[in-house]
Amino acid sequence: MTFLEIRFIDLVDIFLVAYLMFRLYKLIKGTVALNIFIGIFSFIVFWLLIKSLKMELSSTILDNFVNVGVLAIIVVFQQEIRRFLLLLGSRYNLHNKFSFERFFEGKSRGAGMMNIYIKPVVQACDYFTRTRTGALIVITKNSELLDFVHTGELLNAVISRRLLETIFFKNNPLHDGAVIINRNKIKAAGCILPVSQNMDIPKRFGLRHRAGMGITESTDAVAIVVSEERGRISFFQNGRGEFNISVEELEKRLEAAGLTR
Ligand SMILES: Nc1ncnc2c1ncn2[C@@H]1O[C@H](COP(=O)(O)OP(=O)(O)OP(=O)(O)O)[C@@H](O)[C@H]1O
Repeated sequence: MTFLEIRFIDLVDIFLVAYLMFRLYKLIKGTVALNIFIGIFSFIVFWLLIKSLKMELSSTILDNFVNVGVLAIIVVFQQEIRRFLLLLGSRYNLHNKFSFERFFEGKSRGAGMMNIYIKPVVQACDYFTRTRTGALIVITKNSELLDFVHTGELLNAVISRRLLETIFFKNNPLHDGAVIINRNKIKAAGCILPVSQNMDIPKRFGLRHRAGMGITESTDAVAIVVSEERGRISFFQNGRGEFNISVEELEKRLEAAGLTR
């Protein structure tokens, strides 16, 4: 008789759980959800310990907590679960991965490159920094962000520097909210984005920056924010932000993100 028999599938199992825990940790790192997660984890360890010591009374009480625990976790982590599923859906969007359009684009320009005219975007951001015009521009990659597009005004317009400048002009009714660029079109303006709960964002940044970070936490899009107060550019990708970058750096970041032509 062997004491511990480890099959290949057990190793796969352990690896899978470790990977999911790692992804979960990355998703909730820097948010209050991490503290709740640590609390739940400690509770489970404590519960297992009590069970293994066969402490009947404590174990009966804790068993009742655990029985309703799954429901409680769904309620407490409602936002995180939603973000996690959104992330899975947008990262592995089958429609986009196998569309004919992408197939032919891939052949003509090399894999990973998106059909986005970044020059007018960069030029408009340059103008925004000089004139201290607040702006929030989201550029989609695989996921088209239709849920968010529909919260604003549908434009479907060719990307142009002057159009972007007009949209974010202070007296324009569309200047509030985000512009979403999808492929080579300004898809919509005045869009409402999810606001990040990340506590790592410096306090001086407000909702515009949090919205820029928020959309990149749950999708594969990138976001550019120009601050109205300071005229500084920030760039967000995968839920991480780089603050106060130059126009040249912005162009490089967009190219590195595969958004070039
Ligand atoms: N959830 C959101 N989705 C899209 N846009 C938003 C959202 N929340 C705020 N905004 C935009 O941000 C503007 C307010 O920005 P706020 O002053 O809080 O941002 P900030 O990060 O401090 O940037 P700034 O330096 O430009 O003031 C709003 O007028 C609106 O246009």
